[in-house]
Amino acid sequence: MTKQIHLAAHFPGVNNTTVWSDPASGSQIDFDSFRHLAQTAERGKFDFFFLAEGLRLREAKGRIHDLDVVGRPESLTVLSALAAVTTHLGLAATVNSTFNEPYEVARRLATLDHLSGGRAAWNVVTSFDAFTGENFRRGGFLAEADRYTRAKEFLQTARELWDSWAADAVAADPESGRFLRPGGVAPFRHQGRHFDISGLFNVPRGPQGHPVIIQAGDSDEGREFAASSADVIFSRHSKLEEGRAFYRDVKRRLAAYGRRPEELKILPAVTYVLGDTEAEAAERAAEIRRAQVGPQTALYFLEAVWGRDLSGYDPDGPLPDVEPNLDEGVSRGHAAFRRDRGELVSKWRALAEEKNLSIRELAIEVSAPQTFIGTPRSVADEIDHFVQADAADGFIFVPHLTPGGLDDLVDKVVPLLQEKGVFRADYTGPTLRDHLRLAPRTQNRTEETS
Ligand SMILES: Cc1cc2nc3c(=O)[nH]c(=O)nc-3n(C[C@H](O)[C@H](O)[C@H](O)COP(=O)(O)O)c2cc1C
Repeated sequence: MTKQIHLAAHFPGVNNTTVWSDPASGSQIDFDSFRHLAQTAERGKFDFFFLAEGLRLREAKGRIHDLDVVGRPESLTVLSALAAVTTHLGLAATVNSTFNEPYEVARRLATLDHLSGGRAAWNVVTSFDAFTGENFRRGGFLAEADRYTRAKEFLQTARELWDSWAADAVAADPESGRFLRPGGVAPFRHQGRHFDISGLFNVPRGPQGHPVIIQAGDSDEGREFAASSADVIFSRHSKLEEGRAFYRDVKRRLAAYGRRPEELKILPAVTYVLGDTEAEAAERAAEIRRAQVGPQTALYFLEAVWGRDLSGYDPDGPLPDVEPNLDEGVSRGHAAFRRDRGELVSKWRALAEEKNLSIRELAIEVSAPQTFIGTPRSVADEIDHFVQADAADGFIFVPHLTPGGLDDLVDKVVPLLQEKGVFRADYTGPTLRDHLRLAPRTQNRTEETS
């Protein structure tokens, strides 16, 4: 059966994918930038617009890492404003489960769901590091091994709060003089390892019941959490074979929770470059990579893995001859570099030797080359193939420019996907659950009792 593709738009982030130095690049914080990107995604009939979150500025060698965009506003506030200038587009906020409280997050997401007419989504992330924790009153209080037990209990508690209001709880009946239908709001009581709370929730049930839940972790616990509790996975697996292995692995886990494979959509983060010919696209892609990985960024990549100050090395020269310092991290707040650094150094050395690469050339080669490069036709074909081959259910597109970075995708590639009959010509329902073809979420199920 031909699968329908799901598409989402990621606002350019605080990493080197975003080319803020390009003359076409606009503000990362003005509302007009968010509005332009969201309205472009809606014009393309995308499922949702996605905002990432980082709760502490990245640092390198004790200073702010200021080569990439630094600073960003808070997601739920931005999405609430976008709800007023969009009508169908889903609005996905990344909100951490380690440094927040369920009552407050549940309130804010239910509010966004109301304001947007059922378009809210929550990307539940589980920040691991005490470095981020220092920004919060309780410091790095959570051991890494506990972050998913807290995330799971956090989400379960939020679901209990959302479920404490019946869909028809508000009667507003002048005859009886009662605002609420008797029994329409139940008290909640949650007693668990991480939360012990009771009372009455104060936001009526949102149009979707529960917002769409997104999960972005990749560890075994992360995948299990997604299989038990999420509607969407935001994955890093954007290469065909790797994507298929991830897809098989996660979809296979769903049965244990009484769920069907189509109840969890897998959407890798991807990037793209278009040209009128394949050669033009490839040339543009190489230019963008050089803008993304300047000499200082190349050194930073290596320093993060080597655990050493490498500022004495020439970015256009060979790889450092010193051994990595695996006890030290010089980069803080950057998730990508925290595991297997020794192995990575050996792999990079072998690659640089084989292809005779300088530090900068190596960094360009190993750090996230664009996923789809080609003409609108070849990119549309590749996107479709990726989904039909069960390497994904769709994609979260990460543009390199703010705010015009998705314009050509929407104008040139989306119509071809629509022509193929693999992407919607128009929205068929008002809510994000409708776009994702997910059933309304009304009941706590297996995840809560397991
Ligand atoms: C594609 C992707 C996007 C992510 N986006 C964010 C983010 O915006 N904010 C954040 O704090 N963590 C983000 N994460 C980190 C994860 O939520 C999680 O904390 C991290 O991957 C570690 O979990 P793991 O050990 O299960 O992989 C992202 C992870 C992935 C794979």
